[in-house]
Amino acid sequence: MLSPERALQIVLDQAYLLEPVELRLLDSRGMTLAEEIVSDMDIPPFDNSAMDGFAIRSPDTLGASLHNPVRLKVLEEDLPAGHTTQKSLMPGYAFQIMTGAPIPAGADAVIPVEDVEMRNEEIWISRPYKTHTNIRDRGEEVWAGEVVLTQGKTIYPADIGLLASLGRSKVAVIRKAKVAVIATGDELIDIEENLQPGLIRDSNSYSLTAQIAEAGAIPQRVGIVADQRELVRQALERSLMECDIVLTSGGVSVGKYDLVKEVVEELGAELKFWKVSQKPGKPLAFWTYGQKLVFGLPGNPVAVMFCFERYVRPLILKMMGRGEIFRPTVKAALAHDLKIKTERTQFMRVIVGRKGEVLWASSTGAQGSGILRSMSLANGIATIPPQKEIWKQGELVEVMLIREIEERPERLPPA
Ligand SMILES: Nc1nc2c(c(=O)[nH]1)N[C@H]1C(S)=C(S)[C@@H](COP(=O)(O)OP(=O)(O)OC[C@H]3O[C@@H](n4cnc5c(N)ncnc54)[C@H](O)[C@@H]3O)O[C@H]1N2
Ligand code: MOO
Repeated sequence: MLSPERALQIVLDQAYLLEPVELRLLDSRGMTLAEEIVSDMDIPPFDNSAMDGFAIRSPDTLGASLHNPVRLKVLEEDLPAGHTTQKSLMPGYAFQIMTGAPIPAGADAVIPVEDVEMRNEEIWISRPYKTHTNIRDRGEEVWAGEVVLTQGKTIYPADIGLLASLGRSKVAVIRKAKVAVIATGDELIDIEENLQPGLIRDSNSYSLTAQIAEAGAIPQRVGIVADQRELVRQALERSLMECDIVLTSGGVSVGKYDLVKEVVEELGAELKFWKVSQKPGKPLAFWTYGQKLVFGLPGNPVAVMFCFERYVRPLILKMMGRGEIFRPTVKAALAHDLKIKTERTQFMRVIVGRKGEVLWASSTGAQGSGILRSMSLANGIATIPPQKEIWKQGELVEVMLIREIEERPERLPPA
């Protein structure tokens, strides 16, 4: 059976970069920049004051001391931010100036208001100031002609701010992937319907929709489709037309009503693999249909979410041009002994916490592929390779972090 590593490679080999679109600045957050941003101006655009205080000529303060303060006459006109003056500063005078206001001609330093004594229309200065004190230079942040953001960068809030200061109301980004979610199964009802004997609520299309949105893509929740060939085919055909990636949940195992495989292949999709040597998620299937990509996710609620994390999420991020497509991983010590079946790689839901210098990983409890709580409690998924059956407390395992590390030791199960 295919190893999880090989399966991931096959999936990622099918990734292609989605096209760029032009979006309004605020809509670009979290997306990949599809152009190089070159500044057409200096930032700041003019020399300005870093403090509320007095713009002065530094040579005027030479020799100033507590016992022999220099006295400068404060001009009547003051300089708030947003205001420019035609006057230039003459020796012996000072302009009152606010943070961000342009430095007037003649001035070369700003003394903060709290460092001078005000007496009538004068300021008394009790020490010398060097030229350039408290002045922010034109272009000290960005020069005209400089590359400010490189193509391929993920756009974070600071980048949005930079783009705004450059006057960019629109920006070219790689568009978001559209991902359809089809939940198959005769046993499924939607949240608000009444439970009847033998039925369960569809949770997979909800958890998957949330995972797609969390990855920054656009979910299209088709909803529940009964185990009937024609209905499954219609839902697939429509989703393949409208979306880049189609996820089905359920119906990919070997049950009598597991139709998904057959129907996808009848449509003409090419099977890339079926079955991966992993628990959860063994019957995972992956097809290509032209440029469209289709995953048959196994219906068990943990299997569905795990397969998304491990295979679909990196694919989506790669197609959206993201540089970092994988979750961070850490090495953590097992907080307890472990006995596994060795035929498949086990992906164990864990809580990773820091105790002193050491990261510990503790199982979130019963690990059945249908036990969604084991996922809800987890901040990580540990890879337990199938080489051996018995694992001892303290042995190191690799953990993919899906949430922050637990830093409150009292929240951790006892080791
Ligand atoms: N004879 C065998 N039986 C099974 C095998 C096997 O190798 N031989 N594999 C098992 C494994 S492992 C898994 S995983 C499941 C996956 O099967 P399917 O993808 O066909 O999924 P279903 O049978 O449709 O459902 C499995 C399970 O999950 C529940 N489910 C399905 N959809 C939803 C949903 N939208 N929301 C919540 N829960 C859902 C469903 O009721 C079943 O309990 O097959 C094993 N069987
Ligand atoms: O692969 Mo299944 O998810 O073991 O239950």
